[in-house]
Amino acid sequence: MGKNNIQTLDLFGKAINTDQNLLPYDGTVNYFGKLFSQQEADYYFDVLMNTIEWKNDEAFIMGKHIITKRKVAWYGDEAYSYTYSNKSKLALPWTKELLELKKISEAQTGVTYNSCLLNLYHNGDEGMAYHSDDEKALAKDSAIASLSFGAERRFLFKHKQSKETITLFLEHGSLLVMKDETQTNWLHRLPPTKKVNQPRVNLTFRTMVV
Ligand SMILES: O=C(O)CCC(=O)C(=O)O
Ligand SMILES: [Fe+2]
Repeated sequence: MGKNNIQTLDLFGKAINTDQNLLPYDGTVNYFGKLFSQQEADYYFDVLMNTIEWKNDEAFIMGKHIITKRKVAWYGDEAYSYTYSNKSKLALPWTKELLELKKISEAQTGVTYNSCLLNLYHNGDEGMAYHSDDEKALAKDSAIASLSFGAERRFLFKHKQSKETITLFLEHGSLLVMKDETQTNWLHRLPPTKKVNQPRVNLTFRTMVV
């Protein structure tokens, strides 16, 4: 454990080694565990549910206009345009709480971010298919800090060549960081699950090239 790391404890009070790489090769993923008390995490979950301008995600896939059940939002330092699934969105200005969460993520990871993509999964029916966050607009191999609030969900990585998979659970109020060549070599997904009936909010702080 690096001496600048803030020590986090898991559910059983066991120290989490935030330097431990969860990927066996070709990238780096660190799980910081819960950064917040139950009360703080509940507070942020409620604030995000109520203050973020959630919109159903739209996509054009194989000529079809698709509207997802999952909701999304896009915030940033400036009105960056972010294009995915052939649809451009302009970043909204930071809210007070998003700025707080950005600062906390920056302090934990030692990296600064200029934008945040948010996802709202209403229940376990909603998830996200395998993808990498390797769009041209993102700084190559830059760190992505992922904060989760609400229902605990399973998260998977799959190596693009070897197909090896790594699985973990993203807890209420937890931080995960994906960095180095992770997006080049690994896909990730949030699988749907019958076991979860509660909503979850995820924030991914990112660095856009400007
Ligand atoms: O919900 C999550 O934990 C992951 C979201 C994700 O992969 C993304 O927004 O690119
Ligand atoms: Fe992603």
